[in-house]
Amino acid sequence: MFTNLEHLGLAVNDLEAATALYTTLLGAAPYKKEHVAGEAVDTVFFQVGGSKIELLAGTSPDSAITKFLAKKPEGIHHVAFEVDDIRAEMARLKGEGFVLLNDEPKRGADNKLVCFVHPKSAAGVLVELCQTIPA
Ligand SMILES: CC[C@@H](C(=O)O)C(=O)SCCNC(=O)CCNC(=O)[C@H](O)C(C)(C)COP(=O)(O)OP(=O)(O)OC[C@H]1O[C@@H](n2cnc3c(N)ncnc32)[C@H](O)[C@@H]1OP(=O)(O)O
Ligand SMILES: [Co+2]
Repeated sequence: MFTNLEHLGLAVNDLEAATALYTTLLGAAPYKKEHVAGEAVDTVFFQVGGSKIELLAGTSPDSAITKFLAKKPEGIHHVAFEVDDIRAEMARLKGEGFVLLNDEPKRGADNKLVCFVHPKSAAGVLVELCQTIPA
């Protein structure tokens, strides 16, 4: 089951500048900065009510964020939903014909297992599923 709009992922060129901008815009400091080696990204998270803003900067030419920003301007990169059972949702979406970008959940930022749905099968939006890793 989809339970929450977990975060909006924003691709940025300059993480420090974007962090300062969003600190001013939201009137609150970020609660976390995290490097995710598996995705070759640096992230900064802001809490906004029950959802989050995730700023993302690529850390290598192979990063999905670096490739995205080579073609498009800064802005919304993906929409992430919290799910209660990521494997069950992956199986359900696959059965419905959505194209999943990973066969197994992988380690994301902020203590999550994640899976991506190809934007070509989701009306032009890159969708991320997230499930909190139990303590
Ligand atoms: C920090 C970890 C995690 C978290 O915990 O929150 C993250 O958020 S990591 C975020 C970064 N990681 C990812 O995005 C992984 C999943 N993404 C991918 O696998 C790829 O980026 C992609 C979506 C498969 C695209 O890669 P590729 O096919 O190599 O790129 P192209 O430039 O050739 O694009 C093909 C096609 O798709 C369109 N596209 C690409 N990215 C997006 C996007 N973010 N939103 C919407 N559309 C997108 C692109 O425009 C191309 O379209 P056409 O030009 O019409 O063919
Ligand atoms: Co994300």
